[in-house]
Formats: sequence, structure tokens, C-alpha cells
Amino acid sequence: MVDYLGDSSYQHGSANRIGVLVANLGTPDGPDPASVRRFLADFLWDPRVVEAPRPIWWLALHGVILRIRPSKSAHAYRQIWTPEGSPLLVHSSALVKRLGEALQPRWNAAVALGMSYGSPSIPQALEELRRQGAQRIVVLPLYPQYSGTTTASVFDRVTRQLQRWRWVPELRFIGSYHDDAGYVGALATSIEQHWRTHEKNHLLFSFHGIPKRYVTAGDPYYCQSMKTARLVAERLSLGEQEWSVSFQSQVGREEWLRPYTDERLLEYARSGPKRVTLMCPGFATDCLETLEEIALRNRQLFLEAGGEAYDYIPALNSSDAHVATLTNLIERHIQGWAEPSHQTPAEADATLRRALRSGAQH
Ligand SMILES: C=CC1=C(C)c2cc3[nH]c(cc4nc(cc5[nH]c(cc1n2)c(C)c5CCC(=O)O)C(CCC(=O)O)=C4C)c(C)c3C=C
Ligand SMILES: [Fe+2]
Ligand SMILES: [Fe+2]
Repeated sequence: MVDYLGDSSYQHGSANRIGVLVANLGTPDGPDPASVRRFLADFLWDPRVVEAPRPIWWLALHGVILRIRPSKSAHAYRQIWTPEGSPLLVHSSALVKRLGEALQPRWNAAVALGMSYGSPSIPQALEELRRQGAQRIVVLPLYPQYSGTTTASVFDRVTRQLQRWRWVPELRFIGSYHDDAGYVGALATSIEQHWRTHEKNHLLFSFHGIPKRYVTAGDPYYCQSMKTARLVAERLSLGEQEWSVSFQSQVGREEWLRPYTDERLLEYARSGPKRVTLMCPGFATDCLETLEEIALRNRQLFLEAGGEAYDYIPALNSSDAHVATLTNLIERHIQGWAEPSHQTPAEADATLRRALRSGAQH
């Protein structure tokens, strides 16, 4: 159970460092059915994601879903796969690299990317932070709106791994940033910039859906999504007819949050507005659900049903505005941890080594 008994170098490398674990959902290792199957088996078995009685769900998952969905999803992944790999991983890695460049010099913080499903995993990221001497860890799930299905599964994976640590770090967990002024401002600026070079059309905010039942049971996701959309619309001084919200990516037969993005787009294609701008504020980075479902599939659906114009505004990804916003968010959660240091990390290390040599207990 405890892996680190007798590891004398444990956390002494650069004592008292701050670690930042940036978490995202994850993605398959490749756009082939076998890789997608491995990813979906892990993802869809998470009781945070699918709340169903385990034995029945196991039979449905392994008996039906994992026999059909992997090849369909692999086909979708192939439409958006890049030479560098899955867009979600490419954008998340670039974002985390830039966050590291911003946070390392100011706080001597170590930053690592960990995914709930697939790799790099959350345990891998935590072990990397531990190796780098992180004794205080901020966890930032890249989900602006809290949901039990996403944010809480990051929490589960973090705490499950920390149960194996002898010396658990101090921990701060960022639950959501759906109404953060920097985040709202970055979205609004991104839309304004888009409208400088494209026509200003009806703005449809499409969020990933979840089963309606979860919201009825207390998940704040719907309210936080609506608030984000309202705040961005207010920043842009949009009138009531100029924007709306919908929910995408339903899976299965149960009712999910409405209106569904594809159904809403078909209504718009028939009876207007026939010219739309799409944005997905709930996705910190572009991924299958934005690039294949929104930018390709729904665009085609809309235009073939009589729609006239359809623009997709990319996620914030590793843009300057996103890096600045998240750096600021993390720094606010570091406050009070990072006291002005009277010793450089090297001096602190030397002090510790002296103490250990002189036989001091620790
Ligand atoms: C079956 C239930 C699902 C729930 C509930 C759910 C919630 C949810 N998901 C995201 C973000 C992402 N989901 C992504 C892919 C994806 N999601 C589901 C199912 C549920 N999601 C599936 C089966 C898949 C895999 C792809 C497919 O087969 O359709 C992704 C993209 C991953 C990628 O590799 O690019 C993201 C991101 C949120 C934010 C959310 C609840 C708020
Ligand atoms: Fe999803
Ligand atoms: Fe999907």
C-alpha cells in the first residue's frame, strides 16, 4: 500500500516546493478502435460518469457498448487527429508548458499535466511533482464549470493516489472558475476578435451535456454553464435575441440537459437565425467534441438543413489570454502558501543537508 518506505531521498530534493497539477479529461493513445476501446473502458466505467447499478452497467458496457462504439469513435477521432497526436493532448501539453514557464520563475513551482483517463495519468503527474519536491499542491481541473462527472473524478483520482503517500502534501483544489473575471474576459475578447474578421452572427454557446437526472440531484453544472454564458453576453452587451445556450454530445437514451445543440441548430436552419457563430466555453482545449462534433459534423448538418453561415470560434487553448487567466487563478490559490523566502531553494537544501548530517530527527 505505502510505496515509499525507506526512500531516504523522499522529497528532500528542493524542499517546500509548490506543485501545480493541471488535469484534463484524457484521450485515446491513437485513433484506432483498440486504443479507443481501452480509453472508453476506463472512462465509461467511472461511476462519476455513468451512475448506474454496477453489475447491469458492466454487462451493457462490455456486452454491447464496447463492441460498437470504439470503431465509430475511432472514425471520428481520425477526422481530427494531428501528426503530433490527439488535439486534446497537444493543446493541453502546450498550455501546461506555458503555465510552467509563467509559474516557475515567480514561485519556483513545478507544473505537470495529468489526465483522468489515458496518459499522462493523474498518478504519473503527482509522482512527477513529488520527485520535484512538491509539498504543497494546487490542483486545477481544466473544467471551468464544476460537474460531478468531470471535476469530481479528478478529485477521486488525486485522493486515491495520495492515499499511497507517507507524507501527504498540503492540497488546494480549484472547484470551478465559471464566473472568474479573467476567464469571462478572455472568452469575450476571443469573440470580439473573431467578429472583427467575420460577420457578427447569432452567438450559440454549446456546452457538453450531462444527464438531466444529475442536475436534479444537485450537480451545479447547468447553473454554472448558464452563468458563464450570461456573463460573456453581458460583457459583449448582447441583446436577448443575439445569443443562446445549448448542450451537446449526448450519449445513450436517457434525457440529457436541453436544448440539444444539434436539434437547436436544425430549428435555426429552418426558421432562423440562419447565420450563427458557435463557441464552446466549457472546453478549455479543443478536442473531439469541439473539432469533430461542432466544427465539422454540426456545421454540415446546419448548412445542409438550410443554414447560411456557421463559424466556430476555437477554444482558448494555449493562447496568451488563457495562460494569463489561469496563471492568475493559480496564483490566487497559492497566496498565503508562498511566504517571502529568506533562503533560496539551494540554501534551503544546504540547510536541510546539514541538519540531516548532524543527526537531527525529521
Ligand atoms: C457517457 C457519459 C458522459 C458524460 C456524463 C460526459 C460528460 C462530460 N464530458 C466532458 C468533456 C469531454 N468529453 C469527451 C469525450 C467523450 N465524452 C463521453 C461521454 C460522456 N461525457 C464519451 C463517450 C466521449 C468519448 C468520445 C466519444 O466516443 O464520443 C471529451 C473529448 C476527449 C477527446 O479525446 O478529445 C471531452 C473534453 C465534459 C466537460 C463533461 C461534463 C460536463
Ligand atoms: Fe464527454
Ligand atoms: Fe461525443
